[in-house]
Amino acid sequence: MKGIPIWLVVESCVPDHTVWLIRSLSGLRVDIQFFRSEGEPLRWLRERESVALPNSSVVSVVVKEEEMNQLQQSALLNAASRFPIPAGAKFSYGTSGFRADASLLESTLFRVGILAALRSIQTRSVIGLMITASHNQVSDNGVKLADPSGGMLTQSWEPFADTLANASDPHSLLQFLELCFCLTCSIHVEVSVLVESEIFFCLLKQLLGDFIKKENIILEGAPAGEVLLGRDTRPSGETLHEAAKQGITSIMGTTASDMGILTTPQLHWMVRAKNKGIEATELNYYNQMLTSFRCLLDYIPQGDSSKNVSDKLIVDGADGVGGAKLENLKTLLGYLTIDVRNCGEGVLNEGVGADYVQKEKMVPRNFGPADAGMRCASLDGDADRLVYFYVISNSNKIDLVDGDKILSLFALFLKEQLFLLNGPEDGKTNNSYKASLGVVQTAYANGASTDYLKQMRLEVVMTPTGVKHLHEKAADYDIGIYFEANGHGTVLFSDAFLSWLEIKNQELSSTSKDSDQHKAALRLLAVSRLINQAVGDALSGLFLVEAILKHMGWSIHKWNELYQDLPSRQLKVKVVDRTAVITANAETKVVSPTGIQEAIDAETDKYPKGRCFIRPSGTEDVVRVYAEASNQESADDLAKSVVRLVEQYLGFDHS
Ligand SMILES: CC(=O)N[C@H]1[C@@H](OP(=O)(O)O)O[C@H](CO)[C@@H](O)[C@@H]1O
Ligand SMILES: [Mg+2]
Repeated sequence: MKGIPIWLVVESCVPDHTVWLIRSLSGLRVDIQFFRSEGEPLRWLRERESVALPNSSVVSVVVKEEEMNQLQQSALLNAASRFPIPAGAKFSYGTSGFRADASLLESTLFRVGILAALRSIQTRSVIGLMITASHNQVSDNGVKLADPSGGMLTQSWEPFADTLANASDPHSLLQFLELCFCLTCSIHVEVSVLVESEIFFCLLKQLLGDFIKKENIILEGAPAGEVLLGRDTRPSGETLHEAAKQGITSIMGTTASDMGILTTPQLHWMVRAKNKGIEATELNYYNQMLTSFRCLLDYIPQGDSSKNVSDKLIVDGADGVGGAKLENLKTLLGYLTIDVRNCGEGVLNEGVGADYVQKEKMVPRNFGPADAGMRCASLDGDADRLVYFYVISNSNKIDLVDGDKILSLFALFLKEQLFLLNGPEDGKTNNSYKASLGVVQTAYANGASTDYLKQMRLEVVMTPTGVKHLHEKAADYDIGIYFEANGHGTVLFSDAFLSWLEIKNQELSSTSKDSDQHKAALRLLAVSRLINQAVGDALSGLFLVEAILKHMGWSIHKWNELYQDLPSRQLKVKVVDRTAVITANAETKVVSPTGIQEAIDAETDKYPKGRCFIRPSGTEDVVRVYAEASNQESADDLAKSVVRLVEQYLGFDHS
């Protein structure tokens, strides 16, 4: 497909790969024609009679650069030459960092190490680098960065990650670094759109402007950077860790601190803690989690109902890092007895783990009919996803209690605590704080869950897939709860609300100790410490679920009955170019290719309670199809017919 024409006029000193960079940065389907000029670009264009100004935009890029410090330059070149990029490889920082077959990733890890070091120097904070491919097969691996807040790398740096990972050789890598980062404080880039034929180009101008905004990374005299490195249990982790370390230390003055084998959320937690000046060891993480878990148990309402909750939980550790960590904790949990299975003795993610359980709705390996009815949970390979389930009697099938139900459970509990804290006159009494409570979902949330949450009078917002989007939205609330249906999510508390809550708690402990109001304040504070504020975390999520079920006196069956999921089907299609699918409205509508959305709508209208959408995956080379309808057969039929539409409009990739 041809894109929108842009004429790019660059001064002769601008490196060639800038054009490619701009193309990838804009994320727009632009068709760039590239001219080199000496001097003023617009005049240069006009002076060439053969070149009539087109019905398109002319963009001028002028780059003035000074050489990078010689010592730094040769350190980078030397190190980079040890990590050549595999021939023909193309990397993209997707929904969740880079992922690929582990054998292809050494150069990527080296380069992401450089990026992490620069980010650390620029933000004057500790950055995290996690080596994992989450729920992917064991032969894959990947890498993602944690920003100073402990959250995902800021989206404005993702294009730098892409360009760095794809630079063809050490010299273009160096050129790119000199272009994008002011490593010796002297790069200056000017971008202007000379002919603005349409509003569209204002957007482009803004995008380019964002790109050239100087990152001001001054190496000389700068405070040292620090990158915390973590990895999951994949066998390729060690070699990739070494490559990342080499990348980090090739930026002078930056240290790589090895935190060892961790869950992804543990590393994010450590980054956040360290940047807040809090001790950030693995032991600190466990202490904080267990202390707040016990605090929640201490404030469970008196009565018989909590006795209805079985003290036994069976956990599928996906043969990954989470099971092993939980195994170490399980003797410290008081009433709760955890039987951890799939702790690493089998193949990672093969027939096990949260992704398998959620997508296949089958028992994971080492579970079976003997477990029927028991409360079970499943973690994914790097323990940032959590789903619950129970085995259906006499079968290998399960009833799934997914991220949407975890979200609903958390939302009900937190709403109840806010109510107790403020009373029915929420926000109107003196000295109360009108805390905003919001829930964030994606289009993959089961329609029944969204209806239920709205019935509960909760504010529900939708974002595109990927926790970076959900997290950002949840941070708009005093208490923001986000979950993807696949079990990735957490609860965020605003600093303003927490400060108020601390004071309120002190006040209540002297005026009305152990009142309902006081207990509600204590529970909210405990939840804010238990649940990972940096990123979705299966371990802390599991402890919060367990504490809330005990508080409510609910079995897993009772919890599952909050609402009944609409039958759904998820399929994937390999197409020629998945990037040709452009979506809008939190990925619920396709705007390109034209016509396909109308065709999907016409198909969906044939089914009662039908809902269907497609989107390009950010972690796999496929287009995903999601369909929902009033019964399973209809959901399956709708999904299959939309798969055919995708093939028709986008071309099936037979490779
Ligand atoms: C439908 C689905 O489960 N998509 C997952 C998957 O992203 P895709 O962009 O759909 O490949 O992996 C992401 C990272 O783990 C996760 O955030 C997201 O929810
Ligand atoms: Mg994961």
